[in-house]
Amino acid sequence: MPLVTSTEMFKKAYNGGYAIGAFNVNNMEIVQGITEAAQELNAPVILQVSKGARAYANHTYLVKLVEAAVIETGLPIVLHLDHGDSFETCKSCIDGGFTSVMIDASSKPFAENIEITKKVVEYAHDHGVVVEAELGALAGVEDEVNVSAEDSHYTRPEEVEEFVTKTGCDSLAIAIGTSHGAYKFTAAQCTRNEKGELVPPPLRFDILDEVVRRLPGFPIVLHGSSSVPQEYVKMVNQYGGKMPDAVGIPEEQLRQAARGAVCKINIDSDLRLAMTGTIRKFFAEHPEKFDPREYLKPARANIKELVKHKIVNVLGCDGKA
Ligand SMILES: O=C(CO)COP(=O)(O)O
Ligand SMILES: O=C[C@H](O)COP(=O)(O)O
Ligand SMILES: [Zn+2]
Ligand SMILES: [Zn+2]
Repeated sequence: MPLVTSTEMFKKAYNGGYAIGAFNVNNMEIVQGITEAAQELNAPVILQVSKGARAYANHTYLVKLVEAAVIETGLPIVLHLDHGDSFETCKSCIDGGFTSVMIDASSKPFAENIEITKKVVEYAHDHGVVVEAELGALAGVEDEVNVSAEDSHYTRPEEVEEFVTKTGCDSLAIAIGTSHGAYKFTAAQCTRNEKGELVPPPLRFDILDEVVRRLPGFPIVLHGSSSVPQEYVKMVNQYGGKMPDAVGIPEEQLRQAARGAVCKINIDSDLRLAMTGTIRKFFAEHPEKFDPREYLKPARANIKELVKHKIVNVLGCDGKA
């Protein structure tokens, strides 16, 4: 099976009450960890590449790694541009073998967001590629866009019909309280549970419900959906790292979103944490070792375990490939 678009995946996910995981890839071990997990659980998967990933690993290397995963796993895999910042970046990925692109003009005024998204959609659709767009800004660091907590705003449901109709986009990322990175909330925004762990404010399901009422059947995307597993935060901190008060989105809330209209859930930070925690531990326990294969192997294995956990417990897409 060649690379696919997300059209059929989203239709089945919407009707089946589950979501597809969209995992960021930057090197071979990450691609392998994710896709081996998906293969074992027969799950459809989206591999996404950011502008930063293309700058780090090179477009061709990433495309070829993902194509290798398609051959090795036989799974339906979407190759998606994450947070495309311009028509030119999107065009370069469309021309270069991606099956899906995101144009993120969410920081621009509404009319300008429509204009640039529409231009990307026209080019993409002419080339058999699908487009994710975004309305509302997430707090935290996005590619090239720094959205401060004060500036961040939830998606305004009253804008979504006009936006989708005028742009022709295939899916829509919305802001309902998720954000990028490992520090999604300040301690001041959270409460604490009996174990003393930070508990973030709940996602705004009321906004999601209103979006769905206005766009019945339309696939919704959640960015910034890492849960920041405390197991790995502790591992990082125990072995020389410093990540105080890192906190993410509780998995039950993501599962709830996946049961409804949310068809794509973006996860990157959790993979980074699993990889970094594992390698830090390895280095601390084996200071004499210096063969990269020896520390990348357990890192890859833990990415695989993490992705399997997400597929079963958060996304619910096991057996759906
Ligand atoms: O949204 C993301 C990529 O687009 C990743 O979000 P996290 O930082 O929560 O993993
Ligand atoms: O949304 C951001 C993703 O986590 C990608 O991050 P990056 O731009 O550092 O590759
Ligand atoms: Zn954005
Ligand atoms: Zn994102």
